[in-house]
Amino acid sequence: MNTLRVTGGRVLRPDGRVTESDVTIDRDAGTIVAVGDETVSDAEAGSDAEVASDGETLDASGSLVIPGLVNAHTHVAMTLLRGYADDKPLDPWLREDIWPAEAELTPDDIEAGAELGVVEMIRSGTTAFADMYFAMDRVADVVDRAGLRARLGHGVVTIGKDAEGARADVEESLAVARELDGAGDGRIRTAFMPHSLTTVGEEYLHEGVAEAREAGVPIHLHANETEDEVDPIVDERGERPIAYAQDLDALGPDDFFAHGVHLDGSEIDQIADAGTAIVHCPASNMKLASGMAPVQRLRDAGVTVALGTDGAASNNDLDVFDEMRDAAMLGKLAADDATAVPAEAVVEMATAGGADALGLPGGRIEPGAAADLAVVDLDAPHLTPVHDPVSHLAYAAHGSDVRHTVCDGEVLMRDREVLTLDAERVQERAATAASDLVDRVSES
Ligand SMILES: N[C@@H](CCSC[C@H]1O[C@@H](n2cnc3c(=O)[nH]cnc32)[C@H](O)[C@@H]1O)C(=O)O
Ligand SMILES: [Zn+2]
Repeated sequence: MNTLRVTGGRVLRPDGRVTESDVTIDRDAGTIVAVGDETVSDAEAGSDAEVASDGETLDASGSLVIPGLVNAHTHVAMTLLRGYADDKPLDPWLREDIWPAEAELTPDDIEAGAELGVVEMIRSGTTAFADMYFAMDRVADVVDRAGLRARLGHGVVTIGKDAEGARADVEESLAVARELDGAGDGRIRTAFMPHSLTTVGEEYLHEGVAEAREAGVPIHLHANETEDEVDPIVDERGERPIAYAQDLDALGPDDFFAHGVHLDGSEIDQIADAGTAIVHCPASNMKLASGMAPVQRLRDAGVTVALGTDGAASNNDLDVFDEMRDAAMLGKLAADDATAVPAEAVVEMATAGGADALGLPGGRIEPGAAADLAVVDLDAPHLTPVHDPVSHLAYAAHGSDVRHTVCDGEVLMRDREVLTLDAERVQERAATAASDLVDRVSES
């Protein structure tokens, strides 16, 4: 067996225990074959885990081995717009700043921004993400080269477009969902991604959702993000957005909605009954003053809750460690209860919750699971002493504490050096693309 061993560390197990164990990975299969003495049955492994000693090793001494983090909602190429427009609410921010800038983006820019974003993700221990954007063939190519997993989709907006333009956008999203599914040796999966229930017209939602169901791809959209997005639906239709989504057949067990900030009790029940996942984006919700999602109530109702950074223009980074801390803090404020959304809950949301929401492998370190993991260096002043490593993940660690990142059995970063992309070149290319973009926007 072509093995990779992660040795000498403490390992965060799916039940929340932390054990001193080595993790043995079958690199060809991209799976974990042993955690300490626990192994997959010989039948499943196909050979003996002892062969392991000849393979490559990653040192995890003084470190915590965790499942690779999952960023379940982002617009990765928006790294180019990091810090471009801040301190505004969602609607004017999109209309006055972001959409005019995005109108000038070329496929090369999107590739440059996506490269920058995936470097940032690998460096901060993220191994899987969901992306809604455009020029998705370029994003898929970057994901393939970077070695990550992703669920990708073309974001559809039909407001402000004529019928032909609107239909073409829906068709593009369906084409991306059909054609890119299974790319990157199966690490890339897809979804149909209407931007939201207010930015896509009803007839286009109907058509697109029906086609997505036919194609067997899930649906991802922004839902109940701001009150401005809920009110028009209630006014026009006399029903709340989640009921509208259900009427559209867009509320299924494989679907995952970003935000879910303004949800009433009946909507939480509908989401729980449907088995749809919610991707909580606390930093974006705070920055755009969208509101506080009812995360504890969603979890109490049995909803799968994941975490997302949203784009780097509303965050302003792609560090899921920050998202864990923000989710724990904001969840307590929202519930008016310091025991709400505890450390172990946000760690679960950033790992298994994310993988389950996206329907991707990973999120758990156990024999038989996908070999997606991050090794977090605990030997730092801000992480001393270690009373409880799970507390540190939620409240004290940063993405920059990650030493090694592994996805699908491949080492993507070793000793803080990204191996799959040339990080320096990526950073230079993105900085140039961003400044050229801003020049074009100011001339337009
Ligand atoms: N095909 C569409 C593009 C949609 S991609 C997804 C969109 O989501 C936007 N976006 C980023 N963050 C948020 C958010 O928090 N809420 C809603 N939209 C966002 C992003 O800027 C991008 O325009 C078009 O022709 O305009
Ligand atoms: Zn978004």
